[in-house]
Amino acid sequence: MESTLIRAAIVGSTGYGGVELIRLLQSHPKVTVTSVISSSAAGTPIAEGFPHLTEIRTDLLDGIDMDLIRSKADVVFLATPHGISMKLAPQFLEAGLKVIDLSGDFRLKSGDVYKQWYKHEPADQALVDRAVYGLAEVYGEQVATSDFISNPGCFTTSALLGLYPAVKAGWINPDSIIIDAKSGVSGAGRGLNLSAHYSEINENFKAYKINKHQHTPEIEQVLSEAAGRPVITTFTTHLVPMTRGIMCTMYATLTEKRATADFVELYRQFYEGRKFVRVRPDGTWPATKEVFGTNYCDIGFSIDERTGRITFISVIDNLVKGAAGQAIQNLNLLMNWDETLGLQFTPVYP
Ligand SMILES: NC(=O)C1=CN([C@@H]2O[C@H](COP(=O)(O)OP(=O)(O)OC[C@H]3O[C@@H](n4cnc5c(N)ncnc54)[C@H](OP(=O)(O)O)[C@@H]3O)[C@@H](O)[C@H]2O)C=CC1
Ligand SMILES: CC(=O)N[C@@H](CCC(=O)OP(=O)(O)O)C(=O)O
Repeated sequence: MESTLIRAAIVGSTGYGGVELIRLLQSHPKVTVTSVISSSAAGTPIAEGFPHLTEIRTDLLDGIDMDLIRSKADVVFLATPHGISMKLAPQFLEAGLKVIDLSGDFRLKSGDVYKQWYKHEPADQALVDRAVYGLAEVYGEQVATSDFISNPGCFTTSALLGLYPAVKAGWINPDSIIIDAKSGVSGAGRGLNLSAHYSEINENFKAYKINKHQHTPEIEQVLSEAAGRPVITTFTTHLVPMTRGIMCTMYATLTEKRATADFVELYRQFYEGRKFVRVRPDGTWPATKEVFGTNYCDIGFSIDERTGRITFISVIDNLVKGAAGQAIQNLNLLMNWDETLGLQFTPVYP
């Protein structure tokens, strides 16, 4: 029934995260998108810029008009860059709307750490404190009692879902962790930049932001909570010539001798009942195509008995589990709905 639908507005609808929210929410049984918002193309039909939405969405893009959005929506997704979300979120919260922010603005609890990694002033500390970090499989209970969610970064989601249970259980030495992360180009957003040019990325594979990536402190913040003490990690990101997908290949030293099958069991227990994390059996490892277009995070392991080290492989679709999908999962959790509503897709394969 129409009256039972929650009304959603999407700010940043013309970006990759925003367009993915539109795609996914189109088939959500309890949500209707009532406003697609653009700061640069208000008044034009969304299908004009995105012909794949022809005859799917006939809306004109709204501008950022607080009164209009307040009157049209119950929840707002901010698919906006960092620095912008911190200006918009307080206005929507004051108006009584639920806010789910996809940017990095509210993820780091320390303003000093934010400033060090993002190179500009942090958001208001009271708002940062109010935001719940929406790593859904770990902090789902806190999400369920909040009205303001800070959605995790894409690399962070993949890395943390792959590492958190082992760190929490004390099965790996957190100081030994090395995270080797690879992303498709859509992770950089729709804006034009040189490294995303076809001729720069095609048949190319390159590392970037080494020891400077803004997801480093985000990963460390959560691993420190899991370990019960400060943790620092080595985290290196790479750009891969594909559109979607993240793979984190991660290495750590075992705290005592264990078999790969023990990790499979530990992870299956930790994620029991959480449909979006799929733990691979001993001897198989996931590939990005196996989660393409879905909210799944697939995880596999291998222990090298010669070195006493374990390798973790964790894959996600950066635009779904790494952004829009997890944002909708968080909406489901905060509305106390089944977390899988509107997100039950089979991966696109091949
Ligand atoms: N791409 C990914 O895989 C992931 C992205 N994220 C985060 O999600 C957010 C959106 O990312 P993504 O969609 O990729 O980025 P894009 O660059 O593709 O889109 C961002 C959108 O924000 C809007 N915008 C830009 N400046 C302003 C402004 N001053 N006021 C209001 N809106 C503005 C623009 O839309 P318009 O001009 O129409 O207003 C733009 O389309 C970012 O914070 C990003 O870091 C998080 C996880 C993964
Ligand atoms: C391929 C690529 O460029 N990816 C982006 C991460 C996208 C993301 O999650 O960004 P936020 O943390 O800013 O929300 C990057 O490495 O900065």
